[in-house]
Amino acid sequence: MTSQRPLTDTTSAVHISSLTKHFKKGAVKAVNGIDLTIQSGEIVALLGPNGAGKTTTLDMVLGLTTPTSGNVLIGGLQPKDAIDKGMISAVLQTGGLLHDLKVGEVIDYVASNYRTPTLGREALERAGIAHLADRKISLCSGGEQQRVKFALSLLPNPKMLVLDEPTAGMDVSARRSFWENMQSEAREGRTVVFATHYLEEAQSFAQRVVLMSKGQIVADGPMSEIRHHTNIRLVSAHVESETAVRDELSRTLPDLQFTIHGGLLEAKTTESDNLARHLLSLDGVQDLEISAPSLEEAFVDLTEEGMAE
Ligand SMILES: Nc1ncnc2c1ncn2[C@@H]1O[C@H](COP(=O)(O)OP(=O)(O)OP(=O)(O)O)[C@@H](O)[C@H]1O
Repeated sequence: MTSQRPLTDTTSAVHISSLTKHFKKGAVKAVNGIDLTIQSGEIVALLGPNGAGKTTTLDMVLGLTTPTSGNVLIGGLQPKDAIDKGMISAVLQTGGLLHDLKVGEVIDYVASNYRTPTLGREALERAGIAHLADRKISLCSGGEQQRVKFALSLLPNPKMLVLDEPTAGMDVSARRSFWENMQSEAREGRTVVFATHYLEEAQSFAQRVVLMSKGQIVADGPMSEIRHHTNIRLVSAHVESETAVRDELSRTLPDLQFTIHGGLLEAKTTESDNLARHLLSLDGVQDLEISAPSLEEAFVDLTEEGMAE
């Protein structure tokens, strides 16, 4: 691929400061005071449950929504100016395609609007949909249409790609091949910021994960730290003799954090198999259960343990 512009230029960083977006006269605090700096070339996943504020944040990064307060700068520029210069482009959840046209026609039409376009057909190849060039958009599946949007987003040769749940509607293999294409783009030095609910997607692709919950950033760190927290399991069991089990666990597993109330033992551990084996070897331990915490519970752990900056 020939790049029309050096992709390693440091001006592609995102700077977000004290950013808020409130709706309904402040009743809905969709984004509630976030600070975030993304350096050029980083691959960052914005992870969080429904309603966490991911889309609203990305909308402000893209200049689609005006902040209630605070600032977003893209390479030192206001988002709209950065978009005008082709520095940033997006694959969004919403936004229609022209359904009566063929994929190749849409790409060629949009490509003709750029002064220094990456060739439209090359964008189709990079998005893995060269074979769909002659198919009408209306006949493409949801996942294929997402790829058309991805191809369109490559046309200005942006330094930064913003993707809002780009693999929504794709099956597992389409999802995997989508991320392989995206990885090639990242290797070119592009900054990639994507929102997802899927922990696995963040784990396999992002170097850095920003966890959002209720309009705030609750944790921000490398994937390895997040992975540790998602390995935590909740172990519970009914115990006949609270004192005997408490003494035994304190002696044999001194680092284990657990509670026993009303005959119910609850513990959080990354060594759940080991703990389960141990508990089942004791007298009067029944109904043992091991469960993985939900993403929300993992968030709470992360916040409580002060991983957030
Ligand atoms: N235009 C709007 N008017 C009122 N409330 C809104 C508006 N846009 C978003 N919200 C609310 O703001 C909150 C954050 O929404 P947002 O779409 O940013 O979350 P999200 O993390 O992207 O969620 P999802 O993963 O479901 O897409 C939600 O409670 C949502 O209902």
